Amino acid sequence: MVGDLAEKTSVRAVLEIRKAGESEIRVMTKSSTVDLVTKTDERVEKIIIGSLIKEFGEGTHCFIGEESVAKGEPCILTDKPTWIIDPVDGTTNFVHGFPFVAVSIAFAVKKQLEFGVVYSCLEDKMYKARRGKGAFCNDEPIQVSDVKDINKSIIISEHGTDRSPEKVKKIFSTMQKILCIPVHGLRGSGTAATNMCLVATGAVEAFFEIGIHCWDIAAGAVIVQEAGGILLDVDGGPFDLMSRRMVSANNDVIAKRIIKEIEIFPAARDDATPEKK
Ligand SMILES: O=P(O)(O)O[C@H]1[C@H](O)[C@@H](O)[C@H](O)[C@H](O)[C@@H]1O
Ligand SMILES: [Mg+2]
Repeated sequence: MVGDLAEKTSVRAVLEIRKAGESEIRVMTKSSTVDLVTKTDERVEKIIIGSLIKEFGEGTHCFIGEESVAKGEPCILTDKPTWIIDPVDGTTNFVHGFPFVAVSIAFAVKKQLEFGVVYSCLEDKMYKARRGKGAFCNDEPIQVSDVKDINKSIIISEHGTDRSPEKVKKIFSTMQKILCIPVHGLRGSGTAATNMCLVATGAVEAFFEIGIHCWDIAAGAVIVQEAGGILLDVDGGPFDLMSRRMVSANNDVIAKRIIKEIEIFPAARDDATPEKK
């Protein structure tokens, strides 16, 4: 029921994004001049939350949505049934017409992710997974790759929207070290949700990033795990959805090899009190 609804809602969101992409896009900024947002991000989030509230009634479920949080709503994951939403993951891509843009909707109960749907709008691929029930792309089962040799892997990372020189230096130093292991290649689609689905389908072996938010990765987290992959913190500890750091990989051999090279830099937790952000 929850899954069907998430799927139905994601289809509505995708139609809206595709339609908006045909006319002129007015671009605004959030935390920095490269952290872009559009009216479509805001409208699509309202559509998603509105249709879920219509179904479940006001006050029964909680919502963590990228654009609501940007406008000051709390970003705290409690035990209550909670929807975690990125209406347009890959806003920069959307603005530029770079063809990877996804809607990401996840559902958690008691802080446990139960269901995730990532709809890659322009590729027309709907990825979905329910805890314990496998992962699918357009209803076909998907599975991570079985590569264990890092020298035969493709790794994805992103550089995010925080361009302070010391962070960018660490990001590129990490990428340089991984590239020179050597791996077959380094990639990045510009959307964390899509990157995680690429891990889930076996197109790449891993995706890691520091600075992502819970709404970028919540749905992808269910999809990667249900496709047989793993999630870890960038220091090798357990994955923490609110920590803004994550390694998703096909297996722990690949994950741990990458973790050896990651230069960690601080990123304020999603659920940090405002004065700590
Ligand atoms: O802000 P949106 O929803 O487009 O998402 C983000 C991406 O998902 C990141 O991987 C990516 O690194 C960027 O931070 C990007 O902002
Ligand atoms: Mg996002």
